[in-house]
Amino acid sequence: MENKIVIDDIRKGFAKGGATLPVIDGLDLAVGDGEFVAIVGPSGCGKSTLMKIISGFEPPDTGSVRIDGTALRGPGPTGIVISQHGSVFPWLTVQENLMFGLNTGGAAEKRRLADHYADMVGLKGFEQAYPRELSGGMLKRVEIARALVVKPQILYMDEPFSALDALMNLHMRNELLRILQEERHTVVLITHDVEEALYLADRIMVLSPRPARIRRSFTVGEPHPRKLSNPGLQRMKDDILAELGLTT
Ligand SMILES: Nc1ncnc2c1ncn2[C@@H]1O[C@H](COP(=O)(O)OP(=O)(O)OP(=O)(O)O)[C@@H](O)[C@H]1O
Repeated sequence: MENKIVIDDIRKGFAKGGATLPVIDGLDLAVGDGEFVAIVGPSGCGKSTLMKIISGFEPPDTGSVRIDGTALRGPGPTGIVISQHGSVFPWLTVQENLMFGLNTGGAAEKRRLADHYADMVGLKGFEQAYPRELSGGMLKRVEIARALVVKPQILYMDEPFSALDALMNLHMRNELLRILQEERHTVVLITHDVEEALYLADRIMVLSPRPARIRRSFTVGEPHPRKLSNPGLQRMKDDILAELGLTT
């Protein structure tokens, strides 16, 4: 597998009260093309900062991020961020939200693409609805469709489902896997939910407390659909929790 993302020895600190708060301390990571990598770590360890750096929204102090071998200099068209906060425009319909990021093609082609992706995430019939008419789970699907419609090569997901209730969270995991089967993207997922990582990812990176470094990497060999009750996954969960200092 070719490397899609290569992170080389990045460091990042923030000024705090005349000193520097070190947040990322020499972190290396390579993500293969089409690979799904989850990053878990203790609260406040620097996960979101890492995501901002990988997606080009924040520069590292030192070190580099390369996408397909080219140094990342800012957010580019190759990757799209899906965050817990959401970025759906409330004044646009579902269809208009999906058409918003499309810069090429005529209006009819944009509508066709928007409706195709609305259908793919299970929103057929809601193309003309406004966000206020949708449930939290449906909004999250609009979010995902809005990211997919521009055909990004990389999906950066920062706690994408954490604002949803537990049932919808489980449902969206399956939706995401289904979509990824149809359109293979490289995915970097940040989550505090170890089970979510075990259910979805090919590889799980466990970060240390701040300043973040990679503490350990786990390869999840299980094929999809996975059962979290699987003894191998249970053992891996225990090992990950132990790395996070949480023993059960
Ligand atoms: N722009 C900023 N300016 C100053 N400090 C910042 C900035 N962004 C993050 N920090 C600090 O960096 C540290 C790591 O924050 P970050 O949001 O990356 O952690 P996190 O692991 O995503 O946290 P959580 O799990 O709670 O979401 C925190 O101490 C935070 O206060």
